[in-house]
Amino acid sequence: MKRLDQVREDDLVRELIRHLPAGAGTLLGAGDDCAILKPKLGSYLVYKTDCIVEGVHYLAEDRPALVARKALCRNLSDIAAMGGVPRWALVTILSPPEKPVRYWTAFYRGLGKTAQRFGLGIVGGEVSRSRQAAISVALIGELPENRYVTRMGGRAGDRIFVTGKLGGSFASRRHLTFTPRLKEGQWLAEQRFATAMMDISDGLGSDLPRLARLSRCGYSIMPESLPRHRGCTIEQAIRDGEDYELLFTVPPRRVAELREKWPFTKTPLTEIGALTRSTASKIPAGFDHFFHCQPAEKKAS
Ligand SMILES: Nc1ncnc2c1ncn2[C@@H]1O[C@H](COP(=O)(O)OP(=O)(O)O)[C@@H](O)[C@H]1O
Ligand SMILES: Cc1ncc(C[n+]2csc(CCOP(=O)(O)OP(=O)(O)O)c2C)c(N)n1
Ligand SMILES: [Mg+2]
Repeated sequence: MKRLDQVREDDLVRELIRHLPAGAGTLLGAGDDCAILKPKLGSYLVYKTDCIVEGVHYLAEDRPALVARKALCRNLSDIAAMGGVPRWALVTILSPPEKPVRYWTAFYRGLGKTAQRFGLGIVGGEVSRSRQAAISVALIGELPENRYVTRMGGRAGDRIFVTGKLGGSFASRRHLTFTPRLKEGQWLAEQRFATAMMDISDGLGSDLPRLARLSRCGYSIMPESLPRHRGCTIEQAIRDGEDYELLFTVPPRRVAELREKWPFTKTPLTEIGALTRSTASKIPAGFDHFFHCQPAEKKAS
């Protein structure tokens, strides 16, 4: 089995980028100094980066195609949370030289497949040797003019909603297989139901206070109302994280209309509380990369 330290960088990159769709609007894709892209006339760009690190976001034994899928879908979930349409990505891989070449070819095959599925072009990237494997994705999306939703627009009295169900993402491996809520996010932005929106990556317990703070509000939730995956406690639904569901706020006078018009029959829509003037009781925090962190290697084994 060939390892990375038995192939030349150029040959590796050529082999990897073979699997990538260039995407619509790509004048020049992977292979030159830069990619050249042509956005739709008059659209705004949304731009996001996210990384995943072996032992922190996934395990060495996870299937490379699923790891690739997660690397892309995390960014897609952020684009969804703005109501954006994903267009182009750059992908950087860091790898120990001992990894089999086969690992990264399987990763790129998966990457190409996921990109294709979401209509995304992968237009370049970078490789480097490193002690720990990691993947970084930078993604550009487009917004139809003036239809986007930030974390900042919520007002006291707005009702808080989530899509889907929460909790148990790592244990169930949903953290590798979730579907980003792109259609839902675009619809909420286009119909102007959401006053504020974000995706839940660190857990409701960390992400709701972020949305409330940026909207200059407090929050109040009804813990029993939280939609939970089977077997999950309320605590898990709040703290586990990596749900990649949408968290958004809706003015009270539009709640009935939202319920009536919600076209995504397979995506549960649940009201979990409201924004308030100040927070009476805080919910427990979710994931944090640094605060009280354990060495990832320990957690993973
Ligand atoms: N190293 C950094 N340099 C600059 N901005 C950062 C950095 N890390 C995070 N941010 C910014 O802080 C905000 C919150 O980041 P994060 O919690 O990672 O968001 P998300 O959950 O959407 O990935 C984002 O706007 C992000 O761009
Ligand atoms: C090996 C492993 N350990 C722990 C987790 C759980 N986990 C890792 S990162 C994370 C939170 C989200 O990641 P982050 O990088 O903070 O995403 P962002 O908020 O930047 O989108 C969680 C719950 C995991 N997925 N894999
Ligand atoms: Mg981040």
